[in-house]
Amino acid sequence: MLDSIATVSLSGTLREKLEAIADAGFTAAEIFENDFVASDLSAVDLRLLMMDLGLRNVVYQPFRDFEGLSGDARIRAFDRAERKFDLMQAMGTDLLLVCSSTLEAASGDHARIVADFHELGERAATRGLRIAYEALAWGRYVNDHRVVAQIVQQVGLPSVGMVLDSFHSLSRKIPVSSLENIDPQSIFLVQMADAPIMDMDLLQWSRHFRCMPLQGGLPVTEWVAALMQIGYQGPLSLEIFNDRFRAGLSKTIAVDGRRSLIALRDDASRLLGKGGTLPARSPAELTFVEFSAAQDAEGVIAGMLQAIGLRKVGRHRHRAVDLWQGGANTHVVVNRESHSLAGSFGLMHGQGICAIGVRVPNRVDAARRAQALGMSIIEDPADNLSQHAIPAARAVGGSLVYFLDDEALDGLWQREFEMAHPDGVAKGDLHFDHLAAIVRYDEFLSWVLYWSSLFDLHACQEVDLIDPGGVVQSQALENKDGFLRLTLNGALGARTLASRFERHFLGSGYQHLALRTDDIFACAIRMKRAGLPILAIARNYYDDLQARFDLDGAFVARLAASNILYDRDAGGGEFFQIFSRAIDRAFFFEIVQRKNSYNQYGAANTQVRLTAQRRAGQASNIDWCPV
Ligand SMILES: O=C(O)c1ccc(O)c(O)c1
Ligand SMILES: [Mg+2]
Repeated sequence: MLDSIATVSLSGTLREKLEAIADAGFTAAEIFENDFVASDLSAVDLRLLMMDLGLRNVVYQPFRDFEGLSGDARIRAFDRAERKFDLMQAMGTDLLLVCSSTLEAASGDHARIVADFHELGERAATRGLRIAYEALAWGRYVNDHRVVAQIVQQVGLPSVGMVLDSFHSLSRKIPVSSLENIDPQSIFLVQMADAPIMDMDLLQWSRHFRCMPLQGGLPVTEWVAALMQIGYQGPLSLEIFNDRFRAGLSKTIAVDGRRSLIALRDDASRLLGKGGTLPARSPAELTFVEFSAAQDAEGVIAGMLQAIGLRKVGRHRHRAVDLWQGGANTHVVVNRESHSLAGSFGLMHGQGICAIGVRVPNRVDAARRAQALGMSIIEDPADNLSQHAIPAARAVGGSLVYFLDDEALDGLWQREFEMAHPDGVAKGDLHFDHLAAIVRYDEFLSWVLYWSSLFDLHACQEVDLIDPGGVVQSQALENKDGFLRLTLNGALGARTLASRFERHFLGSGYQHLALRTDDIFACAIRMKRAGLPILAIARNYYDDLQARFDLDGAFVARLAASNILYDRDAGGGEFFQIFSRAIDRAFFFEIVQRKNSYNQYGAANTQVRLTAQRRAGQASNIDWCPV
């Protein structure tokens, strides 16, 4: 299957779009008519440009409102088609996409539609051209690929086939099994698009919310598997109408497109039991986070870690790097070296998380998958803490994800650090719960794709968070054991806490780290004693909480006394959260406790938390000297 993408999916001029498409490794493209009409490239220029870029022009599209007309209108439709045939021959494509008519004035009579395509197919064939008929989900009479398949069969010409577009079929919930009955020779083109599950007008949904496979909720993997099963071997072409993609960087979107197709084909092949073409997605566990702290002369990060209850357990043998532990598998590296990746990261962004370490079954396979998906890999970063080569991939905001397997982890800390405890295991009840990243709004889907193509993560339902300065889109990605949980947050407005973070941090990055305890009340007392600056929560919240969940007054008073936020799910799962104040108005900690399998993130509390952070930010920066 050729990897292709429609020019309508990207921003830029036609030339910019095609250059980005070729750079990302596509071997084919669809030329969307509006892009050509607005371009100063002639059809012949376009042909030469695509030849130079090594791109096959798989289709010129769309040709609208063709079928079911009569009289003059029918004659004009054929004349119009002949003009497009001239153009196609000059630009070097043999395929015209005809999408189903939306005209009320046209007829839906199948015999007439068959006759129209028969005549169009014969005219195209005299020039060596072909016609592919596509059912728009909102087509006036024809809006189902099963009907298109029948019409194409009745036309019975080798020059007339069909376009299958995953969005049009899956948005209408047409069963994937309907592909089983289609002759693969009659499928001239397959267009791929996913979309978030929404209950809205089909045309609006399609024109604004289509997204790439792995970014939405339609069964696109099953769809591609079914096509593989019937032996379809033609182009797989992304056709994504999306407002954010049109505003995004064409280079990024094109790279994402390739990533999405590569992962999709691999997933589909696995679904068929044929094994993958890449190493499988790794189950992943967060094993360490690394702070860039070269600018942290006062030791605020260390002070906060200490107050939360982590212990400094090691000092690097040769570098200004400390190892902290909150529990057996909760390692935090505080890197104070200025001549290091962490140091450069800190110069650019200020203090914050510059790398994370993820435990995978095989670090080489994990890096090979990342590389095959077009991610930037550093084989052995200079800051590497180990004697073994530990590969890392470039991630959010230029931070790194280290891939560690048991071989790389074996004795890692003891070897590199002078440990306070020779066995290296500190007592403690703090575990990594989740990492929250702020990402630019127009890169939000890009990061969803990054994580979900790399690791075995499940994307939860997206939620809108209300910040006093605007709405923040938030998506959690997690694996089933909860060993790696990430939330991605993208703000549309410029006055949210998330956008303030972007300004202070200079771009996307991790905004907070949530640590999990088994006893939030004890932890709260410990943190208070240690003087950790805690985010103050308004009294109204606790009154509402009591009424909402019918809670015991004494219990609510305990929550209020420690500024603990509370949530409960339908199954009786409970969630507790405390937030620290922010360092440099950017990074902060969250301490959580989960009871009875609560597996969300307290979205119901977010407006209260964000408003409290807004108040805190207006009052002052934290004025706190670590103990
Ligand atoms: O939205 C449209 O009009 C449109 C046009 C051409 C296509 O292939 C398509 O899927 C949608
Ligand atoms: Mg289409």
